[in-house]
Amino acid sequence: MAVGIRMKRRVVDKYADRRRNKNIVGAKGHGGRYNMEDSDGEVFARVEELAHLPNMSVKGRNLRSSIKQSEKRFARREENDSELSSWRMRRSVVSKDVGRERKSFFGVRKERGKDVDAAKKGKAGDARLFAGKPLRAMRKVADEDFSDYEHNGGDFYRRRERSMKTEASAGKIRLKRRKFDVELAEDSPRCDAESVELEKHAVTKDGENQISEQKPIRRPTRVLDKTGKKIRVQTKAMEKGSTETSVSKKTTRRVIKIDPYDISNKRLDDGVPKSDISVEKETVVSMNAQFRAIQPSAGILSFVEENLLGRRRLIELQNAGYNVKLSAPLDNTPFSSATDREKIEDNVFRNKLEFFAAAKMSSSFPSPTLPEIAFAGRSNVGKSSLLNALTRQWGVVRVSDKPGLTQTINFFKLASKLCLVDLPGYGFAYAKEEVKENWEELVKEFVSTRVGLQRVCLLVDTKWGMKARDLELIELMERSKTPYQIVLTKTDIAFPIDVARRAMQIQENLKNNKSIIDPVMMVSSKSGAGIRTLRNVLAKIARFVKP
Ligand SMILES: Nc1nc2c(ncn2[C@@H]2O[C@H](COP(=O)(O)OP(=O)(O)OP(=O)(O)O)[C@@H](O)[C@H]2O)c(=O)[nH]1
Ligand SMILES: [Mg+2]
Repeated sequence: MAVGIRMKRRVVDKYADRRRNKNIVGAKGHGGRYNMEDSDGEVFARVEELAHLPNMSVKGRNLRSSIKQSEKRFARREENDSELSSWRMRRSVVSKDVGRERKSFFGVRKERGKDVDAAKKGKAGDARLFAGKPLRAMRKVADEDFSDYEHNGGDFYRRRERSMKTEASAGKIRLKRRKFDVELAEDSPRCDAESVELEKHAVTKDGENQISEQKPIRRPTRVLDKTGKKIRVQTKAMEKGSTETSVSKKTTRRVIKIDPYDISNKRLDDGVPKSDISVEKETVVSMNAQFRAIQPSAGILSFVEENLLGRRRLIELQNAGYNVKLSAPLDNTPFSSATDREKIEDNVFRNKLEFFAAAKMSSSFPSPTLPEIAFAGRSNVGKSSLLNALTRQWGVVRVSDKPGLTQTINFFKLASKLCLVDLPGYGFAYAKEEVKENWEELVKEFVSTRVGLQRVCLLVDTKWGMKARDLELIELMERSKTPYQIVLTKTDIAFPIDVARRAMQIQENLKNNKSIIDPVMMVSSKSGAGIRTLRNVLAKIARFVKP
């Protein structure tokens, strides 16, 4: 049935002219080749489209019956001329709207069953059945005044959208029209009272739109003043035709200042007293200014320069003889051969790094047979990365840019000479609060009670400096007399001068501490800067291992 309907529609569309004058008398064939005959026995349609239809089991009988029905309906319509002309008009409208309806053909067909009865009753229904397609469009069309389609090219949807516009926009259109009328009136000598009235109305109704209309036309020109100097003059052509000349003033640009320290995300005038803002601003700025005011010692500055610490240009590293294609290039000897590059100085860090224990609680700590160096610090500060960089065994210790990757105390040994302990970080981390609290307690317990612990490397991010949690741990280590050394990490993302300032700042702040070991180390696991120095400092601990 569905195929019959579809075929009929196509035939009707293609051969509408012939069909009006002749009667369809029969249809022959089946499947992809299906011929229909008119009253003169002429074959007028060869419907090859059927070959593309999904349902190939449709019998010719079904097709024939549906075609006959169509033919009957058409004959009946032709009897009445006025009805036919109305149908033609509707059909032309539909054929222009089909673009949208065709896409939803199968959806439309669903409605067909419901519409058949209703269709029989009226003209619109006939057309609907005959056209056999855009039912929805046809239904709309049947309710509309067709004359409009003749004018606007039958764009049904456009017309409908326009009618759905809000009152406000409609008002604007009206006003625009008025404005247009007024302009016309101004241009023409026949400026009658009505147009003046309209103009007034337009101004009062939509001030904003109309103000732009009244704006004077500025024509800047340059003229000579009395002394013969060129000055800029503007001639304003006002609405009433009067001209006014004035010396142009310097235009002042309005600058809106945004306070970079205001994180309240509030407007200044919403109740916050101005005095409070200024106090807050002052304290923040002064902290920053304090840092900028730090004068690093000559020793620190020369160390930074010698080790190429801080953010450096690639060309600078290349000129210094480093191969920037290698990982941690500054940890290599400049202008060295390939074999030299692989070597670490002859110390404990040349040995293979081996993981041997992980502990979530103090009872599972391994027995302290080796001297231990622990790496502590905030989450994501680069503890695990530093272990890899020191041994140049990338990938042995897992690292991540997500804070909180290391959640257990991990023990690594270097050929039974030294034990490196990777501690979980404290501060912000992607982990549950209680889990975090657990591991922070564990870290505190480890650094304050562990017997074999020779040194704690307290890692501090160069960019952010020391935070309250770091100071807390320092206090704990001071109380438990655990030797610790500050290591500035990620120096490659700060300016060299800021690296030096940070080192100086920390050194100054902690100069009265007893358990701290000088100097403040500066490293970058990424560029390899300062790694060799740290390696040499830490390797001394392994020397004192008892055989
Ligand atoms: N630019 C730069 N990035 C670094 C450096 N060291 C580590 N990172 C990056 O910092 C991120 C964190 O490194 P991790 O070594 O996992 O830090 P962590 O302190 O072990 O972190 P937790 O295990 O979560 O406590 C990683 O994305 C590293 O690539 C460095 O020297 N320079
Ligand atoms: Mg880690």
